[in-house]
Amino acid sequence: MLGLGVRSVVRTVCAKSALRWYYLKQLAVTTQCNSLVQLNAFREKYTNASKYKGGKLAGQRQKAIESEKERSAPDDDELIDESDNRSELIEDREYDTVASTAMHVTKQILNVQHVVIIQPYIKWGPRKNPTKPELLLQEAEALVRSLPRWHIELTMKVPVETLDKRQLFGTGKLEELKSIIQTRQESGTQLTCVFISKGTLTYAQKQTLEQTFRLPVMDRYSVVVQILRLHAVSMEAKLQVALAELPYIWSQVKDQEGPSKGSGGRIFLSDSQRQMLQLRERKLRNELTTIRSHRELLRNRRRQKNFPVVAVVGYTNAGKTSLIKALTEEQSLQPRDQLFATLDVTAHAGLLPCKLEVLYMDTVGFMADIPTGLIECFVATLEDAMLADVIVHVQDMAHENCTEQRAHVERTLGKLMHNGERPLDPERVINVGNKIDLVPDPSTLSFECNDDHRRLHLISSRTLVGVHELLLEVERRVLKVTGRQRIVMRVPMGGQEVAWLYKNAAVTETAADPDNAERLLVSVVITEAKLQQFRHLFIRKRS
Ligand SMILES: Nc1nc2c(ncn2[C@@H]2O[C@H](COP(=O)(O)OP(=O)(O)OP(=O)(O)O)[C@@H](O)[C@H]2O)c(=O)[nH]1
Ligand SMILES: [Mg+2]
Repeated sequence: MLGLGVRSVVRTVCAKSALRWYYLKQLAVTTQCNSLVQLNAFREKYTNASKYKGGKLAGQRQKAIESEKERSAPDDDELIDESDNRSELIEDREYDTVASTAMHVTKQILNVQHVVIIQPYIKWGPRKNPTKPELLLQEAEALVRSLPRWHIELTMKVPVETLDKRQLFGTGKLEELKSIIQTRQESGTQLTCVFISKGTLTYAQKQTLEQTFRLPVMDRYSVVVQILRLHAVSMEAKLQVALAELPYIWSQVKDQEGPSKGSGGRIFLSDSQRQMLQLRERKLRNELTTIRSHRELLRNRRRQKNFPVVAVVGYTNAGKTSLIKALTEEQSLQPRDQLFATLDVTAHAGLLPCKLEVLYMDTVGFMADIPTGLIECFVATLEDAMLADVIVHVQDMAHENCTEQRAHVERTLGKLMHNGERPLDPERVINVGNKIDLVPDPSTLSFECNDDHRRLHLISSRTLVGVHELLLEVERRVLKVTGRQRIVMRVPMGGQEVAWLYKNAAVTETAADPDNAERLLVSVVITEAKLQQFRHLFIRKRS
């Protein structure tokens, strides 16, 4: 009868004869190659940036990847086709004219801009922002720095009673700001636009400010749209950005036509332009629905294949992409010191210490004070993340506003989960404190916390401090949440059982059984369901 040995740790087997030693060595090499080949084939398939190169086994890997590709040819329909219709939607001149009037967003994102940043903040009262004005200004500066040829020439923090006043600032303050800007210009500083760091400005506010400063005025919405346009790589991201622009344009039109009509502004939308916008919105939604059904297909296929999924989420620039790079050693990943550098949810293959393959999902960063209309379109891309088995929440410990950032992400995640099909179980979340290499005394960070789920895992994705320990924690959670276990099975050498295990579980090690030359010890990570299936197929059959 077939023996089923269940042990929690992988046993080391000492070979007695030289022949057996050779045999074991061969097995070890095969297992290692299998893991590499599996990982690379897996990477190739689910990793968008999959230009994995080099290494001693590069030739072998390539061959394995090619044969894997041939084997899995039917999966090619996973590719989202970039049809002409979609390109036409992105390259639409008539739309560009309307967008540049409403948002001062142009196709020439890469043009040089000399920017004045004004950060309004409510000084007291219930609507006071809990974040300090200095930090709000820093975030506004980081947004501008995310655009390559935009230069910050002047920054100002301005206290206001409310953000809803028709001209935003009091008359005296407005004159003061105008005079500061004029003085700068007279002293030879070139200024090309003013960025008011407020979610959205009403049409009336924008008109008044533009007339006063005699410069184009932008708000957070329009600056973020510029960044999103620049960083959108995939067709899905481009269509999402295009859709995200429309609510803003409509809100400007509504403001202008409402009871508090903009001061002397011309009507900037003709009837045909309105129809064009409505049609555009319909087309964008249709295209995105098609793309999302592809995404759904892909997700189901992943589920069928039973890969555990780990979503990496967090505030923008916290180091999500860097952490995935550290965990997977995938060299093609390019972290950038820019806000919203990642706009697509991408999957990256990695191996846990027990050699179980997992998919890490890189996601779009969160940011406070971004109008809901703008993030709404991106929320759909977070769906994948929300359905992950484990969620890693990365926090930038070197950022002064770390606590607020964490609270913002937790609030948003909570809302997303509430709407979603899978509630946020604390067991699924791992809190990671990143960038500790930038913190002078990291020991002050590890807050006392008895609750294991709230524990902060301190790491540096740059120096790799703490990354291995984090990997072990990811493994622990993945095994627990997905109901997998690590066991060693004793199976007949060369039998069907071995092939079955390779297909249906993650084989992490194989070794000859020192007590029985006809048996093989196979270490696997396996789900309860598959274990039952194994028992049913092989054990019952024989007994
Ligand atoms: N010193 C230090 N810098 C880090 C660390 N992790 C990330 N960075 C830097 O922080 C910046 C942002 O890193 P990313 O990994 O792109 O951050 P992200 O969260 O993916 O950002 P978005 O995709 O824009 O939301 C880059 O310049 C990284 O090199 C770290 O542990 N230490
Ligand atoms: Mg990123």
